[in-house]
Amino acid sequence: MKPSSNTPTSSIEEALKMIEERTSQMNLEIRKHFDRSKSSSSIELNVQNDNDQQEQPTSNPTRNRGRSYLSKENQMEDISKIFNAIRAKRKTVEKTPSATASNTNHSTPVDVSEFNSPSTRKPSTPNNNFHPSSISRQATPLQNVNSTINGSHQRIDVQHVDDSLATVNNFSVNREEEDVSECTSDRSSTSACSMGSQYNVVELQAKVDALTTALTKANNNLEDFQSGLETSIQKQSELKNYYQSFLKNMSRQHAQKVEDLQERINHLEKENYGLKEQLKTFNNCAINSQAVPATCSRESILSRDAILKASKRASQVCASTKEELQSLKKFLLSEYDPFKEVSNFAQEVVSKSLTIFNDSQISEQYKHKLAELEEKQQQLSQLLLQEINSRKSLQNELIEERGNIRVCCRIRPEWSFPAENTKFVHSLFHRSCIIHEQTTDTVITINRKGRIRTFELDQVYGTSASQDLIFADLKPLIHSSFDGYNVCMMMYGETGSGKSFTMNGTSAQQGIIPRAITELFHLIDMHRCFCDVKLRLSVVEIYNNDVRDMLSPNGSTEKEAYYSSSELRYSAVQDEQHLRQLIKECVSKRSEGRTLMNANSSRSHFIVSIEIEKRLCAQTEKLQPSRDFLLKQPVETNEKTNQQNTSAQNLVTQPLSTKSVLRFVDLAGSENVEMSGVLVNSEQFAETSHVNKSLAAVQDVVVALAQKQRHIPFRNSKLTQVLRDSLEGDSKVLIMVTVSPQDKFGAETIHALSFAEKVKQIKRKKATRQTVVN
Ligand SMILES: Nc1ncnc2c1ncn2[C@@H]1O[C@H](COP(=O)(O)OP(=O)(O)OP(=O)(O)O)[C@@H](O)[C@H]1O
Repeated sequence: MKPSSNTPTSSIEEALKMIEERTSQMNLEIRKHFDRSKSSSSIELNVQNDNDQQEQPTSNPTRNRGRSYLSKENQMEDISKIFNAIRAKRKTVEKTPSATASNTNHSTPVDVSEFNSPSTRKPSTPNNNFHPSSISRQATPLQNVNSTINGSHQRIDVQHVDDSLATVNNFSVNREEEDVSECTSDRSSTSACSMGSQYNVVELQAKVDALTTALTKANNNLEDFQSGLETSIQKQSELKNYYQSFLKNMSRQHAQKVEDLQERINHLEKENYGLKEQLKTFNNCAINSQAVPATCSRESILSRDAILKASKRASQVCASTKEELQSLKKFLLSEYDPFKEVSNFAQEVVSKSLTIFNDSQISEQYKHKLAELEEKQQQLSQLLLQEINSRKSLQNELIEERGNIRVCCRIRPEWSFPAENTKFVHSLFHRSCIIHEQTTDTVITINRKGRIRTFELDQVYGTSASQDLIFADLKPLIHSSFDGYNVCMMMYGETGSGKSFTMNGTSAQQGIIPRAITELFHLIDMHRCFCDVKLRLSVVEIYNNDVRDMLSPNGSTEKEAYYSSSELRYSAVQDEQHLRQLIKECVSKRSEGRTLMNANSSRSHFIVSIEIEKRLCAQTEKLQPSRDFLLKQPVETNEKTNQQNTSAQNLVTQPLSTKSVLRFVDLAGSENVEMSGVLVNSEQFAETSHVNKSLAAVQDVVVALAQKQRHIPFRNSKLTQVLRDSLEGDSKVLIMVTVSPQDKFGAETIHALSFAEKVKQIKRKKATRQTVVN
């Protein structure tokens, strides 16, 4: 492929030609200029060749040709050398200011002899890299460049080249104009012309330098451009070869495929033709009911019939299947609701089955846990029994420590008499209280007419002591009684001091007996699994030294000379309510009278005895350790009493069958006849006398017991006869002395507290459990 005339390569060639032409013109102009300088200045140009021709007019073409002894390359090299020489001279002048100053009026001599002397011409300096010949040499292969490849890169490089050429052209044009103007205007003055020549040469050198730089850049760009083009051309040729071989192979393969397809088509056409013929024959036979021609094979006919039959069967099956499906669908739709119900039922059954299954698993787990719990329960029962026993042991120990007979005092609040007695009361009880000081809960101090007396008891309850507090302290005695000990709680005090209030209380403030019944049945409930408990009740009153059985329906009165507690008639108690009811009825039947001191003054001693019979269950018998085991236990020593308690003795804390009596004694109050307003020889007077006598008998017995006299006068009174077991026996006794705080009752108060002191002095034998054999 030839490059077109309009390609950048041709432009470059044209530009190079123009450069050559311009260069030759510049050469001529420079020559002219030097000739003029030589003729008008003292500077001698050493021109070797053809001085005459130089001096001749340039219009002679022969001469002009003779001056072309300089080749284009040499011309450019010479120009460069001249400029270099000029540059060197100029630098020398600039470095020597004195010389420059002295020569300011003289032109700098320039040696241009080398310019026109090929023999003395030196090789070009490295700084002058411009070689027009190299451009011509490099431009040669561009003739083979395909301008359509790498067009953009080519355009960029060519643009650089064009810019360089434009610079060269402008320089040449300007140079011509300047030279013409200079030559025409300054030719008249020689010295001026010499200075101007020197100036023009320097300026010319600068411009030639710029031209050289531009051409060097263009040269470099052309080199890059050439190498890129060569690579592109090489790759293009490689691609061309590859595609040619590829196309050849593809065309060969396609040709082969076409041949194969043609053969196949021919074969199929033949087959189709044969099949068409066979079909025609079948159709004709079917229409005319003719025999099958020989050309139709028997197998084909049979297969056709078979296919038809199979098809018919298949359609029949399809139809029947459709019908069945339809009927099934209808059936399903009709049976959907029942099916749904059945389904729900089935789901329920499944869920219940799962539940039962889980339950069965759970029940197994529960059985296992139940067995464990039963075992634990038995262990806990044993522990509970042990705890109960230990508690009882501690309680009994506590009571024993306190003494089997305890003496307490309760101070009632100040009096509040009925309204009709207000006048009398004010006239009688205007004096101050006798209770001087209650320093501790065991000491009571009495100031009686300036004489202070102190009584130390087991417990003193002040005026603010509640029923709850008192019963809390007495509760251990109830437990002891349930545990098999005989217990007796006795109220002793002057009339109206609060004996009945403390013992029975009111509906709002229950006393000891109703609270004891509650506690008793609570204990029965607690021990229900260990023992059977039976209660029996005996209520008697001693009125006018007569013992009256309060539970007797006809209110029979025992008037025997001697009466002991063992002879009391007990009535069976059904339950707690029954017991309460019986006691309530007995209390209501108690002999009472109205006195000035007490509107409901008790005129008799009232004794309530509850027999507690406790029988251990057979199961409990197994739980408790055997006596043999207990006897083998080590001997314990009581640190306080320094007495040895064997394990056998510890049996008292063990559950045993017992029969004990819990007794409540509400004595009639001692009273001052005058203060009570009892008339002499009246019924009340006799009652008061009997009461005071019986109380005196009790005091005598107590004193005898305290002093350990040989004779204890129990027989002096029915009361002491009944209380003999409690006072003398091995029961646990509590005596509560009730006193009034007023001075009016001072004598009775001191008397009651003195009685308490004497009771406290009684040394009683150790309380024992009232065991029975099962
Ligand atoms: N601690 C007390 N707190 C409140 N009221 C009391 C207290 N003690 C006694 N009373 C009241 O004093 C009055 C007389 O009490 P109570 O009948 O108990 O005396 P008593 O000692 O039984 O007399 P008597 O020997 O004549 O029967 C009653 O109305 C009672 O409610």
